[in-house]
Amino acid sequence: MSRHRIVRGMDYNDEYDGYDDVYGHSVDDDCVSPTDQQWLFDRTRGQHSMSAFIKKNKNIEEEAEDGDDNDDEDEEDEVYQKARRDSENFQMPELDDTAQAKLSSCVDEVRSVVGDAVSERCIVETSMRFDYNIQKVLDEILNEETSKKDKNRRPQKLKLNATPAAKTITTPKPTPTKITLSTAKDARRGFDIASPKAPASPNVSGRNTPVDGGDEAGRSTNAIFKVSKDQAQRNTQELYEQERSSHKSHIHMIVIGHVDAGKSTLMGHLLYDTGNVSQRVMHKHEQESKKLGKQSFMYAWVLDETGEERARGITMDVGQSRIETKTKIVTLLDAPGHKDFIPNMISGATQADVALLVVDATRGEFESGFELGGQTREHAILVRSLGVNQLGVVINKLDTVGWSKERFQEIVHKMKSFLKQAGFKESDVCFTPCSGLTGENLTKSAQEPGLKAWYEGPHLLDVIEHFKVPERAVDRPFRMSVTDIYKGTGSGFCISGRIETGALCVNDKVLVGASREQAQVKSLSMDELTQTSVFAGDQISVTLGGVDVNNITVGCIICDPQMPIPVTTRFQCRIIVFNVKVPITMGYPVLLHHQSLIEPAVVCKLTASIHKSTGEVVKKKPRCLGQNSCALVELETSRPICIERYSEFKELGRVMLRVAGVTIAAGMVTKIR
Ligand SMILES: Nc1nc2c(ncn2[C@@H]2O[C@H](COP(=O)(O)OP(=O)(O)OP(=O)(O)O)[C@@H](O)[C@H]2O)c(=O)[nH]1
Repeated sequence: MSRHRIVRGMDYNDEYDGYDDVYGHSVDDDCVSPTDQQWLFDRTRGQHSMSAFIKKNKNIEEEAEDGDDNDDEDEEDEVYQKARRDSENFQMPELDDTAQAKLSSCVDEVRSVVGDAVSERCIVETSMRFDYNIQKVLDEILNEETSKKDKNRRPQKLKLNATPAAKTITTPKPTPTKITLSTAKDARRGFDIASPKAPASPNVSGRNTPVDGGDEAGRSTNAIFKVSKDQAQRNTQELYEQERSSHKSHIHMIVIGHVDAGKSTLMGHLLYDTGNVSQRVMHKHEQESKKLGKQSFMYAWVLDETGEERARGITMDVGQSRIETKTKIVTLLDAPGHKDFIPNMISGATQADVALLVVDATRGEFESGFELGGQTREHAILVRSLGVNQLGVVINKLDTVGWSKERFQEIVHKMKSFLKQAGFKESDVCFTPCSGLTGENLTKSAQEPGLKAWYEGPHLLDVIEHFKVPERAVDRPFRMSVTDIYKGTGSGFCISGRIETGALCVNDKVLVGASREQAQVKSLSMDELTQTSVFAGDQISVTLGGVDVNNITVGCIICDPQMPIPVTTRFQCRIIVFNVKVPITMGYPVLLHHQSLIEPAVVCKLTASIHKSTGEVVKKKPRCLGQNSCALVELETSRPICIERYSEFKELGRVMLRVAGVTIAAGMVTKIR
């Protein structure tokens, strides 16, 4: 089985330099785990109160008033205030239960896209007007917002036109540059940030670098990147249908869960039962594991390939393999369960469309994975925050509890309410009883009398077969996050990763990372087969030419030169804070996880605390953020990075914040500075 490459070469000492003594702790260390109350929809629950903390910590300095708070910010404040006033005076309409449920779900979906700038009243009224059709409601609200902005801008434009002198001004406009942190005011943040207008990266070779970096969000470049006529005029949707309509659809499935839940055994056995591992290889694993006294791991060895993994009996890196069902090709990503390897698990999860959450039914084991600070909850929350919304829960090792229906139901009951609060829709979650070791209910319906007596549902392969294939954003501009870089066989070098949006063809031009150097696609391959074009959702390898290999790093984004991804060092996020021992204050250093990028960053501004369910601004410029709170914050990275707004590219607008091995927050990018 092939091994996932993402993190092969990752040096944890480098990644967590300075955190050596604490690295390895996860969300739940010291028994503080993400509780079911986190970030989850509950209108009855109020905003986490900060007053108690602030009372006790009076010496925390008020965030310095930004002397340079510009008009934009005042405008923003006004919008917040207006939205808040509007929301405060607003009475929810009285509706029957069904309509109330539709309304709540529509308001939540819309709020997750538009953030807090739109009042509750406006969202509720529009939702009712458009019969809770989320797409239509969003269109209406976003169009309204855009036209409001246009109206506000228009008078200025007219003024300029009306003043002849304005036309005669010939002095070139100074290019607005990003705030550099080396100013006296910001010196405390401790690093210099290059302006994206200036060369974006010290590594730019200059060979293919544009002269001008584009507008303030980097949305378009003024520099002329010549792309071929074919690339410029390609109808990617048409091409996709031409090339893929006769193919089986392809999904990536990550297998997650607490350490030792039986993930690798389950996947190894599934691969064997589906004929993807030969009898000869299985026999070899059996003999070798027996010699080491680890025969119970023989199926796990199919995916746990390294000596260290086999000796320690744990998965450390994401193992990768694939199976074919009647209608699908499924890439399996076997994630490590141990908390020390959560960065690997996150990296794998960024590529997943769907997830299998494996829990151990053994008495005491389920409890330690779920209730006593284990990784079951953390993994579920992480994959949901990374955009996975279909989940198969495998209640594994049911052989250890005599195939007990009561135990199965007890676990289903506990998991159901947690997963609902974690943001999974009930209709997108299913529960399957299994034994990865005995192979029960994996590819055939229940045979074991103890299970057959009460279970008639689908087996695991059926569950996988029935996962919906997410819609692929093939008609969007091309974006791909680099997960590995290696020397190819011919000229140039290879990168691999998953295409998030758009399509790519041989000979296309692409822009590379924050340096925006131009490169050319020499060849493409997928599953070791050469391709001429590849599409969103594909896990591919690309041979690039015409670019310096030093300008490409794991985590950088390759994009379409005609619609490049914004490059920035500062952006605003709407975050949900999980468990933090020390409240987040201005200047709080974090490790930013964005796709496969891990980058040091600083929380440089606490813009507002917001209400978790309504999105209303609760307090502007709070002094700190405690656990279970929700807020708008600004983050600043030490180097320019490529990032998108969540409302424009969901796939590239999500971030995760970690500190010393602990996931402290998940967020969605709302503004790019
Ligand atoms: N009785 C029983 N034991 C199982 C079952 N599945 C796995 N095991 C045992 O559980 C232990 C751990 O299995 P793994 O497959 O390595 O667990 P894992 O979840 O992949 O572990 P990590 O990847 O390290 O988190 C091994 O000893 C397996 O033999 C099962 O269905 N029944």
